[in-house]
Amino acid sequence: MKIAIIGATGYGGVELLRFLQYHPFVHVQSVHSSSQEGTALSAVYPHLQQAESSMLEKIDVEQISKTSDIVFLATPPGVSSELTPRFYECGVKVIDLSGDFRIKEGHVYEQWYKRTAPPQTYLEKAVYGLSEWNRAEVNDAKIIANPGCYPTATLLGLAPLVQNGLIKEDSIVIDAKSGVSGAGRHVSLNTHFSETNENVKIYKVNEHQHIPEIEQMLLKWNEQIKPITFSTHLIPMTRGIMATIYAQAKKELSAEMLVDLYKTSYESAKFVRIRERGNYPSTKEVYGSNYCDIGIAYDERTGRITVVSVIDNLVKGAAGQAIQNLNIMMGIEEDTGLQFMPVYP
Ligand SMILES: NC(=O)C1=CN([C@@H]2O[C@H](COP(=O)(O)OP(=O)(O)OC[C@H]3O[C@@H](n4cnc5c(N)ncnc54)[C@H](OP(=O)(O)O)[C@@H]3O)[C@@H](O)[C@H]2O)C=CC1
Ligand SMILES: CC(=O)N[C@@H](CCC(=O)OP(=O)(O)O)C(=O)O
Repeated sequence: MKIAIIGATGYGGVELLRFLQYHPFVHVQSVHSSSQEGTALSAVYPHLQQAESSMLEKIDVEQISKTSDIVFLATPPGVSSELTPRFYECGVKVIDLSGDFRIKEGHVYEQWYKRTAPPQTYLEKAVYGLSEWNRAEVNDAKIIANPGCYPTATLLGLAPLVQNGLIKEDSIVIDAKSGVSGAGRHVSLNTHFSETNENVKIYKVNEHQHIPEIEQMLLKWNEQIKPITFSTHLIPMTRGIMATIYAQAKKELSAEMLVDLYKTSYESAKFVRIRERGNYPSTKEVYGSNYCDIGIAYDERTGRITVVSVIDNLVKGAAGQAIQNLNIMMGIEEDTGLQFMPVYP
């Protein structure tokens, strides 16, 4: 399978390249840039001395369509809205890391992203690539909307509770924290070293663009679900997301029952690891890997459930899940090219 990467100079793009270099069934045909055409990728990332297809090329949809079967878009919001319909019409499949095709209703996208939505006909063709829960749709897809980093951690953490109707529908609160690479490689005041080091910042309070994405999937699983409270924090580390999720149980439960439920729900999921009772994951335990680790607690005093879900934002939250979706589309083992243990310490 020949693939092209657009946005290869960004963190998501370079992470795709790290995994795809050694993927047994994929050849990286070309890497593309909108601003550094003709530059060697190793000049942008000196750690990539031996990378395949190492010269950055311009983004020419017709040309890419002649040489690649699948294109990954690791570009900012708005770019895929324009490029994806053109690739689709040329018969090239798209795996989009941005948020452009995740929200099914254009007006909802426009409200939260504050930009024009892609054409509705193409939104309808896109499949939401939450690999563990949408395998059959991903398998047939021509456009994959790869989930956001926070939604991946949150939805994998909430799925068993919401699908089984175990929680009060208006009680979901998500307190999420991200490392700074979640904001991409481009420079900004908010991600500047002296703004983030020794600091914890809450941001986009009640306005985060991932709120409608999370609610859309929760409602697909259980149409009684009410709006969520979702808070995001920037913390001084490079990679990692921890989503700590709280919800009120509808009836008396126990931690044992919940751990058993999660283990059963994710029995066939190669990348979701459920902790034993009383054991909670930290971000370093998934660093550099495609795992999502989940710990669950039940407070008998309050009847509240706490779920702790961690991922590496650049792997399971972006490039890793994108490759997992590519594998599902190709009909090969889901973990091909992704069998890495986390980097520790
Ligand atoms: N970082 C993360 O943890 C996650 C990111 N995402 C999403 O993935 C996408 C990529 O994110 P990330 O890699 O972090 O971002 P970066 O800012 O690191 O990289 C984005 C790349 O897009 C390219 N680009 C910028 N403008 C344009 C344009 N007009 N046309 C084509 N290419 C353009 C740039 O490369 P060049 O100038 O060379 O063209 C840039 O290197 C984003 O939509 C992001 O929201 C999703 C999940 C997690
Ligand atoms: C730390 C940080 O800034 N993270 C980004 C997540 C980026 C992302 O995944 O956004 P998309 O939905 O556009 O893909 C944020 O909170 O907006």
